[in-house]
Amino acid sequence: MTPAVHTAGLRKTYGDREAVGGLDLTVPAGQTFGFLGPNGAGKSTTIGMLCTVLRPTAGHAEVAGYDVLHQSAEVRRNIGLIFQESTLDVDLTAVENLRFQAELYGVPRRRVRQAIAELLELVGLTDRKDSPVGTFSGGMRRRLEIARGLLHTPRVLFLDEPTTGLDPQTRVAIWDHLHRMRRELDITIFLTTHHLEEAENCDRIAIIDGGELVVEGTPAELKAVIGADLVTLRTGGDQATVVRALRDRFGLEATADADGVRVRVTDGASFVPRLCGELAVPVRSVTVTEPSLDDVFLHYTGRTIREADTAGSRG
Ligand SMILES: Nc1ncnc2c1ncn2[C@@H]1O[C@H](COP(=O)(O)OP(=O)(O)OP(=O)(O)O)[C@@H](O)[C@H]1O
Repeated sequence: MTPAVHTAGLRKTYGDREAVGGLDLTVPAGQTFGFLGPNGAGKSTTIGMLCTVLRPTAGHAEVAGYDVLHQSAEVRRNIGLIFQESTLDVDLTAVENLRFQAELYGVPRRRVRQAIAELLELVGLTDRKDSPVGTFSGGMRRRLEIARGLLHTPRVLFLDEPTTGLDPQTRVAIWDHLHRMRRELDITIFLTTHHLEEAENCDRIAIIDGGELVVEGTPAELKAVIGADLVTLRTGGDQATVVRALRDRFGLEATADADGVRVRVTDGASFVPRLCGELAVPVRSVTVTEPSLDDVFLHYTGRTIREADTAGSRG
């Protein structure tokens, strides 16, 4: 089957700044694929090249089997694109926004009415279809944009940071719609995000940092590389004593800070009772956390995604 996206050595430089540095990526059709990376990692630049908005400096990219440089019209016909910033007309109603888009993309007239009705249903906006978009919440606008991006039945839908600026509850609602869309339509979703929880929703993830692909796989595969749970322990005794006990009795290197003593072990649940039995100090609380995508990011880049976001990936 033709992959939804295939790139080889895809590069984009701005002067001597390399925004994307030789990306080799294959995204199978029919998946939800997440491009995870901190601010400035090169996510939007990659989407821009795949959507034929930006011209690559070097390399090759195909979307839905079409070359982004030499078959850009075919690429555009086969993709939907939802930008970080809303491009809806707030003075028009939901239906009017969709009709305008249908016109723009030359959706056959006989299909428009039914397509609009189905998509409004899919994103749960049927009852607000005749309200001006200016009266919509952020989440409703995003849902309408998703419907609009699907109007010309694209094979690949690109979403640049689909839930940025939305509250956690609305984020969950948007994801419900994206999952439903993936189930009901024959489509690939390619999204960028710097939210780890969002990346967990994807079938596959590629981590990108400083314009380079760091690692790629399913969330479970990536987390399996860490292979150990994090045990955080608060005791009534001296932390240094606990760190020493972990080293002497279990051969484990622990760290201590204001949140407690932390140590990584392969099976946290069975380790905790043994640990508590060995410690001479009273244990106040123990938490066991399974590996997260943040741990994966830290493992490969040496910093958390939050630190990378704050520092700026490429300065
Ligand atoms: N038009 C431009 N001119 C110069 N540098 C640019 C331009 N567009 C992007 N860059 C630089 O390229 C790098 C990658 O930017 P890009 O917007 O692709 O990152 P991103 O991962 O999408 O980040 P964000 O989530 O903040 O949008 C950054 O260092 C950015 O400053």
